[in-house]
Amino acid sequence: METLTIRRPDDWHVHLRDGAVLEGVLPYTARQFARAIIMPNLSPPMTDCAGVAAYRARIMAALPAGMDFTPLMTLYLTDGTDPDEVERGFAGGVFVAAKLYPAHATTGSAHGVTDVANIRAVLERMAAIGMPLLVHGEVTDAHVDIFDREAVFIERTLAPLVRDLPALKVVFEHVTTEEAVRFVTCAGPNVAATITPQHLHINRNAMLVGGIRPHMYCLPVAKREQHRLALRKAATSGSAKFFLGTDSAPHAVGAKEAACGCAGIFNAPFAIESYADVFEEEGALDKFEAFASLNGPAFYGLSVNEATVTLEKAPQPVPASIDANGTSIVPFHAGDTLGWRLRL
Ligand SMILES: NC(=O)N[C@@H](CC(=O)O)C(=O)O
Ligand SMILES: [Zn+2]
Ligand SMILES: [Zn+2]
Repeated sequence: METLTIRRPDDWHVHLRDGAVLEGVLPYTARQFARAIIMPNLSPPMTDCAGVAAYRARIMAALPAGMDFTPLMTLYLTDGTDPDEVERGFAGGVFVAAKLYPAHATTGSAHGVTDVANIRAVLERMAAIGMPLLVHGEVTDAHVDIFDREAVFIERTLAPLVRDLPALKVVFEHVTTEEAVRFVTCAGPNVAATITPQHLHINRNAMLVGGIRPHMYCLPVAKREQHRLALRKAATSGSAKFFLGTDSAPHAVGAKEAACGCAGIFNAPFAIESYADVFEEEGALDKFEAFASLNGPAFYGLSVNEATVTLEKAPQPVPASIDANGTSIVPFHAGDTLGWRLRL
């Protein structure tokens, strides 16, 4: 059987939620990934050291015995974030990065930043201490078409920010456009990006042709085919600027299949297998380890994992739905069969 062995991967962007759902979804992430960057958009959001430390403890308590997994925590930035709190948490190892959600851009962003000018002192402090800023890169201006919100964010917010604070490390999260790929590629070494499985697999047709498909809806929304192709090229290029971040974002089936359905795709159950299919299709399995296991730690200044995982070229069916500790969630690729399977 054809196999592929790589250093154990990490997920540089995941939503684990809290409470019963946390217990239900965490094993899927921990099965594959040694570490993950945990998003702080809970309700209420994780805006201080005490809250983040308590959330980390809940994650560790929910981890099944015998699983080897390290959560890397993040702080949720608001207009009122105190630079001293940011530095204290980073220096004390409470969190490794801070997350910028433009207010009302996505799920759980109501308390986000209304104007980056309001967090200027925080960003300057982060640049000074070498702490990465993680960005949900979409404008929220009602006049901007939803398919253009990422490209406009680059022009209006991200390019000026990177120009003004070149020392700031920035991860442009879940990039979805060729404009974002170009921006990250042309920027200096302090700018990198994560790419999700869904944005490598689907374009906007998957969401809108033949009926509206809420389980294909996430933010930033999937774009035209030309953008998907640019993302596949970037992910499989071998460039150290692009790395794995699933953006796995579980929502109960009823919250997705609704008149106003939530944004977010739950891809954690078979994320590494989903990415492996893309790299094989692109004839780039030799670049898979860099994307999944090397580029992320290099950017964050962390060591690579010593353990390895092996993928087998064998059918991996994906169930139609998953019971996450009492909450039914429809996973990405529901009902399909992937071509690689993680050997356990
Ligand atoms: N990606 C999504 O569509 N949703 C995420 C939030 C986010 O990452 O923007 C969520 O928390 O549900
Ligand atoms: Zn986001
Ligand atoms: Zn996310």
